Amino acid sequence: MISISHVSKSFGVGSGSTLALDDVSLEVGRGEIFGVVGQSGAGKSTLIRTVNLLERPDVGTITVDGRVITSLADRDLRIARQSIGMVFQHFNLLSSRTVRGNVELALEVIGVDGRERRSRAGEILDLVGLAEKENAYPAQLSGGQKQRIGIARALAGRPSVLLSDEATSALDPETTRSILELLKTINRELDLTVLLITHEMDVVKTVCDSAALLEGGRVVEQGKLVELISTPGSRLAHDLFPLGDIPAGTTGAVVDITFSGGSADRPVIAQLARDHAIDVSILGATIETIAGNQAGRTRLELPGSPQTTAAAIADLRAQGLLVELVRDAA
Ligand SMILES: Nc1ncnc2c1ncn2[C@@H]1O[C@H](COP(=O)(O)OP(=O)(O)OP(=O)(O)O)[C@@H](O)[C@H]1O
Repeated sequence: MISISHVSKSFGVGSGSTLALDDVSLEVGRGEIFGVVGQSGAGKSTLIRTVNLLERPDVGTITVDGRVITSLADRDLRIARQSIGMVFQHFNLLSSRTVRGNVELALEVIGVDGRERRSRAGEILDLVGLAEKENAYPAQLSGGQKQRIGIARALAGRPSVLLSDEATSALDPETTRSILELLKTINRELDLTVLLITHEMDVVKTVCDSAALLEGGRVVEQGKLVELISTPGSRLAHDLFPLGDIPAGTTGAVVDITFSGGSADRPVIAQLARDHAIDVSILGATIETIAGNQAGRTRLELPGSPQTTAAAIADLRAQGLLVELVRDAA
């Protein structure tokens, strides 16, 4: 649905220039919620803004719903942008217009006539749960309600793609959850493809099907979450299941086991201790619902000889579990 191919973008010229995006390629499937994560300055905002050409890439192509956005002339680009809605961190609402007025404005801009505007704005406000606030002004609303208008406005042109630029970063955790829930609902009900950027792994965990990690303007990893969590060495998977540091005084080998799908229900650790006669210690554990599936990661200390550890790891792997040796015995 969105294809970003070998896109680079720099700001400034000469020795003072910054390469914000460096040969970025990403594929976002139709109907997916795709999250781009990365630290401050990684290039997330620049990347999302290239999708509707708020930033024009220096090189590379961007295709949205079969249309090569990067080669459209201005008039065609204006039309193409109607199918790409965008939600911003700081809402960007017009304070002089009511809730309804803000949504209708987005329809006015794309030439929808008065009657149709009223009926469509009503429908969208219903969808985002703000129908009873239609005559309120932005200043009278909470952050979460303001973001609901931001989302309603982005949906006005009946887009097939929604871009979300840190939509929940200015919100408290509970409001964040309700906005993420709303994103999921519109993704499902309107068959909307969502590309979001965030610096919060929780956002990815809660709503995304796929994710990419951006670092210094480059994509260092991308894929479906269900696949990433069973990919050895995946940094995104590690960030999805943070296990913290190895406790001081740990002397045995340390392994991380990732459980997903059916393996989450098996008594793996008890069996390991029994079959290999080792006193397994659990150093950390986390269970998450990722892309709708329960998955978890457990960090174990395996005391004993290197041979016992190797046999235990081989046994776990033979059961189809992802096992990573974090540290050999001290
Ligand atoms: N308009 C601009 N002019 C000059 N440099 C820019 C501009 N926009 C972005 N940059 C630079 O490009 C790099 C990537 O910035 P970008 O805002 O895309 O990162 P980000 O991952 O979104 O960061 P944050 O999470 O802090 O918003 C940074 O080094 C930034 O300073």
